[in-house]
Amino acid sequence: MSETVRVVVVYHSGRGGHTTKVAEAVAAGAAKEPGTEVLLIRAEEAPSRWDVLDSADAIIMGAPTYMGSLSAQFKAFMDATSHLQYAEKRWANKVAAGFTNGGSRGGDKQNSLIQLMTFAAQHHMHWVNLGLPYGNNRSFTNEDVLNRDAYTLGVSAQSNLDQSSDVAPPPADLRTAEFLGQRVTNVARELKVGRAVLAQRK
Ligand SMILES: Cc1cc2nc3c(=O)[nH]c(=O)nc-3n(C[C@H](O)[C@H](O)[C@H](O)COP(=O)(O)O)c2cc1C
Repeated sequence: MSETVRVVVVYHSGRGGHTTKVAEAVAAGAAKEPGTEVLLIRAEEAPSRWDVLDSADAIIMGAPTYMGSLSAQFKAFMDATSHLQYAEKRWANKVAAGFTNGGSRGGDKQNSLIQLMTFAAQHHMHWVNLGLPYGNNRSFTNEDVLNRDAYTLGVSAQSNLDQSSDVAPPPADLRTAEFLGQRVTNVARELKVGRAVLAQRK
């Protein structure tokens, strides 16, 4: 059975463009899986692209952490979904996952991931976590490992404040983002194929 899976990555990134790099890596990970359509949408454009989001099998969301929570621009996107998407439960049973990016290792980024997960639950979506062990927590490990900032709810990338998006976040975080994109796509495919099989049995 061949099912095309549609993955939409909706994100905000400020002038630095660091979170754009994370979003692109998530999309690249999703695109590694054959039979996948992947689209990147900026949060600011989303209200004119509801049709694309409404037709997605999986929506992966992300934004920089600003002042301990998701950026205001991403929050504006979240609030804009209350009119139709939330009221009509248009995204119910879609797959959801998330990422954030901040200047610090901790930086209260967990709060942003919890915000995204709560938002997905409000829409009755199925949240997919990162699915990786904590990275860089042994004397023999180093910075160049998956999940180096050690989060579980989603990707938490870290971009040094004095570095441009040419080098930050580092490759380890972009590989972690790719991992999430691929993982979410696989879950979305399992659900889609499974639902098709169950529908045939009715
Ligand atoms: C207004 C503002 C608030 C910020 N607050 C945090 C924060 O709470 N935690 C953190 O880790 N980084 C914080 N940062 C750093 C950004 O998250 C970081 O520079 C990130 O790479 C920006 O991504 P962008 O280039 O996609 O906008 C803040 C930056 C700004 C501009």
